[in-house]
Amino acid sequence: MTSTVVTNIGELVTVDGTRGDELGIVHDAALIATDGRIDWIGSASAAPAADRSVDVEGRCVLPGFVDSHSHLVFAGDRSAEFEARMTGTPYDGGGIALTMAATRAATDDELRALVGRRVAEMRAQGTTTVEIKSGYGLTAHDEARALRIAGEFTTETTYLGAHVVPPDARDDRAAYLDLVTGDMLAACAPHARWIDVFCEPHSPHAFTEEESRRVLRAGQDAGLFARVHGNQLGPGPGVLLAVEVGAASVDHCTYLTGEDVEALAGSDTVATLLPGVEFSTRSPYPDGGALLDAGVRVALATDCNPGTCYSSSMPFVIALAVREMGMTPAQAVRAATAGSAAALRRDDIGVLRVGARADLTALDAPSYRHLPYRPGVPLAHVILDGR
Ligand SMILES: N=CN[C@@H](CCC(=O)O)C(=O)O
Ligand SMILES: [Zn+2]
Repeated sequence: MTSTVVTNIGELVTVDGTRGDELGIVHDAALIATDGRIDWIGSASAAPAADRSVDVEGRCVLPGFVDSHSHLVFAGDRSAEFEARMTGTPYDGGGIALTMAATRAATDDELRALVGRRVAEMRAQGTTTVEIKSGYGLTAHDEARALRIAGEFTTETTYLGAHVVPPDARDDRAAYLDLVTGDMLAACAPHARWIDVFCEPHSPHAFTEEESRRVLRAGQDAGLFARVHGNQLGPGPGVLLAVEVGAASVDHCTYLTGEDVEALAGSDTVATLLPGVEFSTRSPYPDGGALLDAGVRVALATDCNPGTCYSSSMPFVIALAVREMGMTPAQAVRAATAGSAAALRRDDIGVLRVGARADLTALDAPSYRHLPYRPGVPLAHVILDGR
């Protein structure tokens, strides 16, 4: 058992609701962790001794960011698609087929190296937990392979065989759905915690409400927990379906109706906002502040993927949420930590309290406010990782 005291913390952002203000801030604080778990938090002057000491010299310390939505298992390049979008070509999901072909053609080692590089990139920006989806294999073999590789980096793995109907299956959509809910699911379920679907009537490549319900129910019957891509390209059934099946999260929520907001507010389903997608697809930003005012639980994540947002940066997402989505800096930090932990149904991460995992990120700054205040500046560094 090795204990570490992190001391001289100018501003400790615990995100622990029991500590009073919204972010549970403790000034001039110290924190002790033993074998990856927090066992003491208090004033620096009262900190007991520990085996090892880390002096953060007055910096702000907060929970490691939780990135609850990413698609890191992919090969190939779609920067030309991004360039075309910036001059007016709209996003419709069609480019996923290009990534699928490159991903199928990559070796296991190539994919592993690509995922490793992207996870390291996230970590270098303060992220300590990441969810990773399949969805660019779209055969039983390639989806299971993606999940096995994702599982080398995280326990939060998501089966997304229902990302799009692949080009080689478009003449028999029903057969592809049978595969996704049958043999592909059987091959993937042992390697996944979650099932997801791209429920999107505005894309000819994605899935209808009925198809999505079938996919999610089949996953739940196989022991997986549900999450949904919904309401990305226009108003649609994704949010209400997510609430209906008890999904942990519905992600994107770019286009919401009053009925969607009401249903979310009365549910345990978290609305995960992905402002990097609005940025990279030139789409309107949803109003995160209004969702919070309505009583909706809100998370923030990157959606790091080659099509709609090739950014791995949670600080960038926080800055966008504040600049473009009506969220205060405190709301954005909470949504990127405890909020995204809730989107993964986790209470041991995204918060600094005794018993929680000792995942700590320090900022080269005195306050969390500097995250949106200094966009693009590499302030965040992981200083402890409870795993
Ligand atoms: N919309 C569906 N899936 C991804 C994009 C995938 C891609 O275009 O490669 C998303 O979350 O935005
Ligand atoms: Zn996504």
